[in-house]
Amino acid sequence: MERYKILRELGDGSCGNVYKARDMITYEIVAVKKLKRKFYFWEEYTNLREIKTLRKMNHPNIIKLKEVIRENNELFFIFEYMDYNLYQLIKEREKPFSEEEIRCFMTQVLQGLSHMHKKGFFHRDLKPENLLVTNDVLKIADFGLAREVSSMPPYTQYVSTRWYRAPEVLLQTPYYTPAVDMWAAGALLAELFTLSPIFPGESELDQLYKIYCILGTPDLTAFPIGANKSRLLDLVGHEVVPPVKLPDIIPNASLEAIDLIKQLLSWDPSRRPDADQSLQHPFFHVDKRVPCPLHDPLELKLSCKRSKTNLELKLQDFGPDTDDCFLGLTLAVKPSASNLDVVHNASQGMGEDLLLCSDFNHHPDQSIFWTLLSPDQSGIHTPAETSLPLPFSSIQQHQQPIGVPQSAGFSFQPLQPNILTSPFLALSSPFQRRRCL
Ligand SMILES: Nc1ncnc2c1ncn2[C@@H]1O[C@H](COP(=O)(O)OP(=O)(O)OP(=O)(O)O)[C@@H](O)[C@H]1O
Repeated sequence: MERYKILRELGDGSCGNVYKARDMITYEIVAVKKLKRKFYFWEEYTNLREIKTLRKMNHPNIIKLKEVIRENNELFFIFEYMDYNLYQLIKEREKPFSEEEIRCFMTQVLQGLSHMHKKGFFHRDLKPENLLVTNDVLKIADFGLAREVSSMPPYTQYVSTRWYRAPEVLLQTPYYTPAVDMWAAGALLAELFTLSPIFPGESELDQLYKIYCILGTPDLTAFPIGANKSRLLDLVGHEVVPPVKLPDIIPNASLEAIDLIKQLLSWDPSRRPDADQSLQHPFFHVDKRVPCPLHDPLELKLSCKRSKTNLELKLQDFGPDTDDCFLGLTLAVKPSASNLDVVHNASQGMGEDLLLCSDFNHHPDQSIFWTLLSPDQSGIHTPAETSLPLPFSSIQQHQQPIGVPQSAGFSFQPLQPNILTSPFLALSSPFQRRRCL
């Protein structure tokens, strides 16, 4: 261990103390976890869950175990170092995270979970303290309780920190599944909005009660695990309690976020989406949404097929005035798309949709958010002769009312009053205002 110079303690967990240290050979900063118990035999630690699990994991959202050292019957794990855990970030936070930040955290949690579950493991102790963050990167850590999916139940009851514990674990079912991690992800998603735990139970029973107060009486026919559980029946009795309205307790969450939280926090584990399904949820696909009423999706598809809209981007000519640089782009749409519903799939392989709102010229003030593919992504190329920088990046967010999807975007405004009478749509953005020097 003389290779590692301990700098300071980072955490004192139930299994070990974690230290920040410097690798004196590479000068890299690492985290050293010194396990509290002693290890006298080789097999004792090769069988450790944390080692068995992490050895099989190789994913950017799962903490990397670099080395295991046994010295004087003591065991040290050498991990890549991360600056914070999510609990610290939540605790120190003075204003709520933006939905974009939450999306960024949750995407990584779910990608890590997806990898782990596919590799045949579930974590069982997902909580903010075990999610480590450096800059924008999040990694799942602490696999001390991880379990192989294929391992044989019954599983131990005392699993996972209470606040993030799934009802089937609280109900002491021996047959829980990776869906326990999805429950924890739902509790985490809610907490990222409110900055406090959604179910802060003070005992196991109180934990179940707190869940019951928010989710209401479970439908026992749809929740067979709970049906024969006297613990739950004792708690819920015969009175049917309706669920609270989640937007009332998570007012800063969009409708999409609320829906995902609801799904993840299903009493019935089989109704929770898995990590991949969660990543497909509209909460993670803001760019594809348009905050104005659209027609039936089927109709959209059909209208898309009917009129093959041709979309091209042109750069306008600019005068000598610096303000002429303000407006960068004009969308030219063929008259066949007079009733603009959908411009689908500017680039087939991209999987991106460009959605335009019909009748937008009847609502000239309405902001329409949409994705603008960069020219090389979309296959749409700017004329080679232009020297105007295309300000695709650094687009500010409008302040969004709750429930309205956020998206990096542009607002539609008529470039010239008459331009809308021609089949041209002007795409402008005050964010694009640049000085031409
Ligand atoms: N790789 C790392 N980089 C930076 N800090 C870390 C790292 N690993 C762990 N920590 C810090 O140490 C704390 C405890 O680590 P860990 O959860 O692995 O230990 P534990 O003994 O298993 O804890 P628990 O009581 O939660 O089971 C974490 O919450 C985190 O703050």
